[in-house]
Amino acid sequence: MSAQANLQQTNQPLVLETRGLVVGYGGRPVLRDFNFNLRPAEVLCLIGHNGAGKSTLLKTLFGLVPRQGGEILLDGSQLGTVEPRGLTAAGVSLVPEGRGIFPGLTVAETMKMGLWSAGVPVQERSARLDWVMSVLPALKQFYERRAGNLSGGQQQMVSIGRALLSQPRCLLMDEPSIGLAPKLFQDLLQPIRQLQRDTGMSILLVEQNVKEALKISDRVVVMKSGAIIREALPEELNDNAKLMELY
Ligand SMILES: Nc1ncnc2c1ncn2[C@@H]1O[C@H](COP(=O)(O)OP(=O)(O)OP(=O)(O)O)[C@@H](O)[C@H]1O
Repeated sequence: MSAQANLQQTNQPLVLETRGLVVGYGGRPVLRDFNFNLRPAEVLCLIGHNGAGKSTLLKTLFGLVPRQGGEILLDGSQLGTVEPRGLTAAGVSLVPEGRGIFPGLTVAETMKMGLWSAGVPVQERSARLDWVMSVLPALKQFYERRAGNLSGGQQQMVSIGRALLSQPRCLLMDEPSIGLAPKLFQDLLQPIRQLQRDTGMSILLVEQNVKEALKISDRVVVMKSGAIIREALPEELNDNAKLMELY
């Protein structure tokens, strides 16, 4: 398939879509008339300047920031109320900015809480944990340690593992590379890329570390000042000069 064909819409329903989305803080809009989509079984990388609105989009899609206007569609159907619990139940999960872990809890306690908050039925919890461990086996090495005593990479693994507890078909990730060396980031994300390929999960990856993120992406969307300024295939942006034009 040609690069161009890859960027064209298929007939499959979009996993997530925004139409005319308006989001802001204190009356100041950050996203205005924002139209965006995430397709089935793709890793979409969202890049752009600081303050472009990438995290705001992710948080809005997961119901952590309210929208002021426009529509959010999941599998082609408009969402009325957008809130984390409903989205988790519908198969969407978030790896939040800054990892969002509680330093005083052990990994085991974090996972126990995650199973509860993801609404996993009691009789399925043990198998679900086993499944997460099969995706991220290294978790076992520090399972009884307090999250606050773990390295950045280990903490990020806990955050990703927790997001997987609901067995999402759509994973939203907010800057998972922060504080990690490139190799560590790849070591962490490669199992997730493998899972994505095996299951057809969709991933929306917000990243500042463009070079590393492009390695595991299928499509790239570039944002500037609350708007999309470019859509491309990763290989089209591999050239540093091309990337610099966008920044
Ligand atoms: N809670 C908030 N209250 C007020 N303004 C906010 C809030 N969160 C973000 N903003 C503002 O909204 C704009 C978009 O921020 P956002 O964090 O979405 O950008 P970003 O592209 O994710 O940037 P970064 O890569 O730095 O996280 C910025 O001007 C930011 O200052």
